[in-house]
Amino acid sequence: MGKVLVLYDSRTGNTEKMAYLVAEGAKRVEGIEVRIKKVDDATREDVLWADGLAVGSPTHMGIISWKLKKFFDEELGELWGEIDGKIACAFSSSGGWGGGNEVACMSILTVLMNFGFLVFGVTDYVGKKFTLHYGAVVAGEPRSEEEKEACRRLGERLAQYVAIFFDGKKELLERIRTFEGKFKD
Ligand SMILES: Cc1cc2nc3c(=O)[nH]c(=O)nc-3n(C[C@H](O)[C@H](O)[C@H](O)COP(=O)(O)O)c2cc1C
Repeated sequence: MGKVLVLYDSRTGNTEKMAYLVAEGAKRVEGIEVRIKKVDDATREDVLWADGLAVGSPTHMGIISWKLKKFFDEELGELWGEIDGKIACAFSSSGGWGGGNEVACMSILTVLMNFGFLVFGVTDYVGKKFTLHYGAVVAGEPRSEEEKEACRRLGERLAQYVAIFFDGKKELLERIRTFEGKFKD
């Protein structure tokens, strides 16, 4: 049974709200176990447990928060080179649009790649002119249905990939590629 960890940092609750939506999306996939952890409470065991990780950070100076960076440096550092091959993705809340939330996702993905994780973006449009190619991004808290669905879709896609690559459910890949709700005008 595939396992998904939603790991996040949040000072004022916005990224936390995204994290719960990401977890909700992951639960759409049958047979996937979902665990959600704030970085302050997370341990290396949580990461060892997971087949897939969604990592969410508030956009801080355009990059990952120091707490998450510290977690990867210090809590996981010793495991570097021994935990390759997990599937991973990113999400971020910034103060404003243009404030660097996608850049922050890229900085999260850089860290995840450095650990040998298989990172991905999502090609779906969850609303008119609304997508999540580098991860789910929001300014402030997720408010609109598109913003919420972007978070859910990220978690769902992570869980689908975990089911495909860890639980051998290869037929799901074709379903992702031909999913009718993938593109919206
Ligand atoms: C130290 C610090 C740095 C920040 N840097 C940025 C930034 O570069 N760009 C931006 O748009 N917002 C920035 N913000 C605002 C937060 O990204 C924003 O308020 C976010 O929604 C907070 O998420 P949270 O509620 O999960 O902590 C910064 C906030 C702090 C505290």
